[in-house]
Amino acid sequence: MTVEKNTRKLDKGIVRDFTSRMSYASYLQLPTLLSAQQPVSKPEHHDEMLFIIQHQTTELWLKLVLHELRSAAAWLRADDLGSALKGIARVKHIQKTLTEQWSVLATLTPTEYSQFRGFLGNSSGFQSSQYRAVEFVLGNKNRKMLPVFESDPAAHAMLDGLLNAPSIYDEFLAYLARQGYDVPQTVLARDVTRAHEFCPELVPLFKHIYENAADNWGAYEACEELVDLEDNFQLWRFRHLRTVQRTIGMKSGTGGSSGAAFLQKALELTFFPELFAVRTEIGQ
Ligand code: HEM
Ligand SMILES: N[C@@H](CC(=O)c1ccccc1NC=O)C(=O)O
Repeated sequence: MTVEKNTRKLDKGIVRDFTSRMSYASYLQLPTLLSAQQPVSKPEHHDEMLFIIQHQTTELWLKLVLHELRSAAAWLRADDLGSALKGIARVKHIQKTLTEQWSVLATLTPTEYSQFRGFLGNSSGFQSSQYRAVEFVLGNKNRKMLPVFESDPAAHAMLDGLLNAPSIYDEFLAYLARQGYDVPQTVLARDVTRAHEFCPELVPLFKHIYENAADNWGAYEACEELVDLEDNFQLWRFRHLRTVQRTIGMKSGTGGSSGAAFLQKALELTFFPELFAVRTEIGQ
């Protein structure tokens, strides 16, 4: 049965007067959010709105990714693996959304982009503090990234804090050690301000966990969740690279890098090298 006149009747109880009540727009601060899309091209280029919104939605989701990953690290520190895994599961869904979202930007043609690219000056995603923060929380620390943020003290302080804090992987390995697993002391006492580097002594431990998953269910599940996180992160980087290639080809970047060649290098980075190395050893 269809609604009369194809028009839905509004329930009597529907609240209409928001002069002294919190409304949708006020709760979500929509006037602030929706006034933050300010194209800089003159005359305004139609497609700059897409470019801005694609970046802003990414930054919003990155804010939540960071919120969840930081709390997952804290749950691990508190020996609550279940709560940590719950947060990571949410992050994985956000990553999938972010990777899918590249298809929207792929509708921006090279010609259209070239018509407003010059207005972007030296601004670049390279200066995304939240993206860098996610890399740091996952363990890909790099102190050399910090000077870019010196003109933004809050961002600089946030990144400096994360640089000096254990990553989610550091917290996981410390958790495993507290659970009685044989985690090398060198790993537990490592300089957390540096990128995690491959530690061969961890591989036999992960081999044991993977080959005896039923007896090590929590640790095994956590390992696989971390593998998913890294996989998803690399898929996002790959889609970014492909979008860059189809939009600006081999041009150098507005941020001053070589462009696609620079982004390609990031695909060789790894957050959890031992969790991938263990694959080679399984069954051997
Ligand atoms: C047409 C679209 C895009 C182009 C042509 C493009 C191009 C580039 C280039 C050339 C770089 C290297 C740094 C530089 O020299 O500028 C870069 C870095 C970066 N871009 Fe984009 N980008 C695009 C869209 C996006 C979007 C939508 C995001 C989402 C926030 C983003 C985030 C980043 C990040 C985080 C980096 C740093 C990556 C790293 O350090 O490995 N980009 N981009
Ligand atoms: N780096 C890009 C410009 C760019 O994409 C961009 C510019 C301002 C803010 C965010 C950006 N996104 C990713 O780098 C380019 O070289 O065309």
